[in-house]
Amino acid sequence: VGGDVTATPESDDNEYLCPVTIGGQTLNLDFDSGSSDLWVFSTSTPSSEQQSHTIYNPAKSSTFKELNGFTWQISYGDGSGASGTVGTDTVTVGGLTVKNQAVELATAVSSEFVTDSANNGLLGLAWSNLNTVEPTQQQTFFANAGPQLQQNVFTADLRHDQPGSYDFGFIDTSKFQGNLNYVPVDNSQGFWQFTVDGYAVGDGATGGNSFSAIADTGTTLLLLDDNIVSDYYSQISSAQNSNSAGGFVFDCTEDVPDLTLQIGDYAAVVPGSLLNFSQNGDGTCFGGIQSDGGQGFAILGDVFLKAQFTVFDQGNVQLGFAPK
Ligand SMILES: NCc1ccc(-c2ccco2)nc1
Repeated sequence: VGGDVTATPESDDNEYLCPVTIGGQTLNLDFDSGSSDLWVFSTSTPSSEQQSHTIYNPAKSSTFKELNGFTWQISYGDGSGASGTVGTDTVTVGGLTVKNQAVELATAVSSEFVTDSANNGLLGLAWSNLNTVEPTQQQTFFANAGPQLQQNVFTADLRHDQPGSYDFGFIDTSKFQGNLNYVPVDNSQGFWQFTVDGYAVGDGATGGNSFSAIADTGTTLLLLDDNIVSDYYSQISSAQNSNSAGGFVFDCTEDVPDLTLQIGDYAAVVPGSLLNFSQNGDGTCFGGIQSDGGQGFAILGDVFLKAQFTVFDQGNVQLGFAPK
């Protein structure tokens, strides 16, 4: 048994939304391999915050069960957050069904979510030890689905300005070139965390120290150590760190170099075309590489994941990468 679901990019590839059916009601959710809560806009969300969102109404689901007294509260690296109550329901993603899945109903959401009307909640795909439900931590959709999957994996094929896909339970070899390159994962912090062994800017030599990184489908950009960020932008003559833009920008006419991350024997190339992320509207462009804020590990978000086919292997606690 498996599932295949389309991942549709919002404008500027800011996030990728996938249809999820909960108790017979379909909402577009943001699949996030950097967190472990499945939460939705619902009839419990204040009407002033519901705005034009699609909401889940548990009263209309014949399979919803309240988990009485259970609560959740989450805050994300971008400063957004949400909180609320919890129940269970039947959740289907791309034909794959999990019964009695914990579904977290938002009773409060931060302004970033209120104004992002396409995003009706998140489906967490990190490890269940990051789930925020109290008093009893809940399992993710992927953890619950594991036993029914032919292969205990999900894969991500995110694309620039076009629909991609997530597959659960199988690896579609038509979606990548060559062989998959696997790297061990340390899931002790709940992330898909692994070691990057070095980097190269453009066609320069691979160097630098090894560093820890997480594969995070719920982060838009490629967030790296400040030293690597400075080294990269030293190769773009007009690059500057702009407070008003919120990070490194450069003239849109510039030729933007590739970045290669050495992961074991695999050289993961992120093409310059993906590193010229978006236009600021004043002739400058915003870089796809930005600072990780010194939090001690790099965040390989959608900018990186668009350039790779990625296997999140729950059974063997490893990640697999291949070019597309
Ligand atoms: N990395 C988790 C995550 C995902 C989405 C969002 C978000 C905020 C507003 C719209 O979306 N925030 C954090």
